[in-house]
Amino acid sequence: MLDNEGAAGERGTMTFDLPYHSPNQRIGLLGGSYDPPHAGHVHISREALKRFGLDQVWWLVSPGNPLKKHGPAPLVKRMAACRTLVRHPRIHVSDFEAQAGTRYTAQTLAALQKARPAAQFVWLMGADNLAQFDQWQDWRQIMKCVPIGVLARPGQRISARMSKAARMYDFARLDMRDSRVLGHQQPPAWCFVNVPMMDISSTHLRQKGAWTQ
Ligand SMILES: Nc1ncnc2c1ncn2[C@@H]1O[C@H](COP(=O)(O)OP(=O)(O)OP(=O)(O)O)[C@@H](O)[C@H]1O
Ligand SMILES: O=C(O)c1ccc[n+]([C@@H]2O[C@H](COP(=O)([O-])O)[C@@H](O)[C@H]2O)c1
Repeated sequence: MLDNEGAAGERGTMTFDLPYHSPNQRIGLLGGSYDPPHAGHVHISREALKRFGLDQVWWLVSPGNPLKKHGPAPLVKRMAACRTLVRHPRIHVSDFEAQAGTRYTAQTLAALQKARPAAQFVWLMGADNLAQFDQWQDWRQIMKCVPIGVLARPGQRISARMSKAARMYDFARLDMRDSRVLGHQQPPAWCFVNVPMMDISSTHLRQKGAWTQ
């Protein structure tokens, strides 16, 4: 769907092809390589909509994770696979990072907030990403910029909870009983939710040969 803020050009900013949203909607951003996308991505997106009280979830399909040595399959292939897999009226797929020329999440969020000042973004991630979040570029800036929703992932609960980011920002952790108001919190704010877990990963699918580059 095309950009719904025709005035973007008039503000002197770039116009992007982004999903439609109404002002003040709470939008969860699930950044990922999606190499390939799988049922776990759909599952945590549905859980995030419910548990964090979100209006939409956007899958931000990354041109390439800056921390991963090997590049993923071509973006067009991953975008097409995401669109085929996810059939949900409130979950949308976007190649915003390729459009904006950003690869690091801190830059992506700054560009998105500039492009969509009326939206309330929440960054989403599986517990494995919280465990290594302190290795991300400008991760404290990300913490200051948007609330963060973390979803349980098999084998990752303890490493996430003991991670440097979790310990340093313990003061900003929202109790999981209050998860539905996460998107209304002033950052820094983050919340870990114990959702039913799905033991599936892109790595496993690639190893099984279910996805070729
Ligand atoms: N089964 C799952 N349970 C919880 N979170 C998940 C699951 N699968 C993916 N995620 C989360 O979704 C986001 C995007 O994941 P990504 O596209 O890297 O898939 P992946 O299965 O983790 O891939 P890979 O195995 O190649 O690392 C990340 O925040 C990741 O933590
Ligand atoms: O900004 C960073 O330094 C950074 C480092 C590692 C991962 N990320 C982002 O985290 C998201 C999940 O990555 P991945 O490869 O685990 O799917 C994806 O949007 C990446 O761009 C971002």
